[in-house]
Amino acid sequence: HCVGIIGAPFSKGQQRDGVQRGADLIRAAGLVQKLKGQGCVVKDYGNLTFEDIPNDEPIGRLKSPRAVGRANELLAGAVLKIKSDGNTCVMLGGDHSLAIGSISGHAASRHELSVLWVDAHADINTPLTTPTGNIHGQPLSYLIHELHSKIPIIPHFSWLKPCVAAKDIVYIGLRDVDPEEHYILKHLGIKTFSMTEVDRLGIAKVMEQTCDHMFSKVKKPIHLSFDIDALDPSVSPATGTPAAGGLTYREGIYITEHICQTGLLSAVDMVEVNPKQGKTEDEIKSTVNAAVDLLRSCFGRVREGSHEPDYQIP
Ligand SMILES: N/C(=N\O)NCCC[NH3+]
Ligand SMILES: [Mn+2]
Ligand SMILES: [Mn+2]
Repeated sequence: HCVGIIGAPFSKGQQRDGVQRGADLIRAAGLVQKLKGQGCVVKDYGNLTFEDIPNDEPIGRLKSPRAVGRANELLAGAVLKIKSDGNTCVMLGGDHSLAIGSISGHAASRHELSVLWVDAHADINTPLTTPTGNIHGQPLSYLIHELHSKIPIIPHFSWLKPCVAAKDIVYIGLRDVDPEEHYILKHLGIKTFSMTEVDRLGIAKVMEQTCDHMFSKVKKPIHLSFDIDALDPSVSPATGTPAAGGLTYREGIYITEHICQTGLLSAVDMVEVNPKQGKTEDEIKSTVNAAVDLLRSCFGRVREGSHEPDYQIP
C-alpha cells in the first residue's frame, strides 16, 4: 500500500474548538510509523495552512461560509496532488465539512467514485434545511448531483461542482438523522445501514450488502469518509457530537478490514476527533487510538496476525 497523508487542522465547519488538533494527535500516536511497520510506503504531506478570513459573516444560516469554502478549495488541490502521485489518500481532520474538499479532489482524479459514509449522522442538510448553519452537518448536499439545485451561490464555493451520484453513496452507523435529512435520503433512494440494520443483520452482512450495492454496476474506486462518532462513545468519547448506541470497536475494525480487502480503497477521511471533548486523558487516548487502529486496518492490518513470506522457524 502506498499511502499519502494530509492533515487539515480545520474547525470552522462547527462551533467546538479543539477538533483542529485531531491530525497532529493521530500522528503523535504513531500512525506513520505503524503503517510503515506493516509494510506500507508512507509519504506525509504535512498539514494545510488555513489563513484567517476576516469578516466571515453568516450567509443566511451558514456559519463561516468563506473559511469553509476556502479551506476545502485548498484541500481539494492537495488531495488531487496526492492521488496524482499514485497514493491512497488519508485526510486527517478537522471537522467533517472537510469531506467537501476531500471528495472533490478525489473525484477530480478518479471521476466516478463510490462513497461509504460511516457516521452517526447523515451530514446531508442543505443550506436551507440546516438547523444550525454548521457546514459539517451539510457536506454531502454540496457534492451530490441530484441536490445541485438546492445549493445557492456562496462566496468561496465557486470552485465546487457536484461530483457524486446518490446511487453511489452508502451509509453505515446512522442513529441521529434530522427529519429533513431523512426526507432527502428517502427521496433520493440513498442506501443506508442505520444501527438498526447493523443490529438486525450483523456487520458481516452489512458489509456484504454494502459491497453488493457499490459493485452492482461497475466497480468504482472507494472513498471512505469515517466520522469517529460512528463508534460508540464508550470507545470514542472525544468528539463533538457523540450519540449513544454506536458501532463497537470490533465492528469499526471489521468495516475497514473488509473495505481493505476489496482492493478498491482510494481515499479515506478520518474526522471529528476533538481532544477538548474528552473528559480525561484516557478518553482522548481511546478516541485517538481507535482512529489509528481503523486506519491501520484500511491498509492491511489483520487481527489474526501476519508474517514475512520467507519466515522460517529457527
Ligand atoms: N458529527 C456531526 N456530523 O457527522 N455533527 C453535525 C450533524 C448533526 N446533525
Ligand atoms: Mn457525526
Ligand atoms: Mn460527520
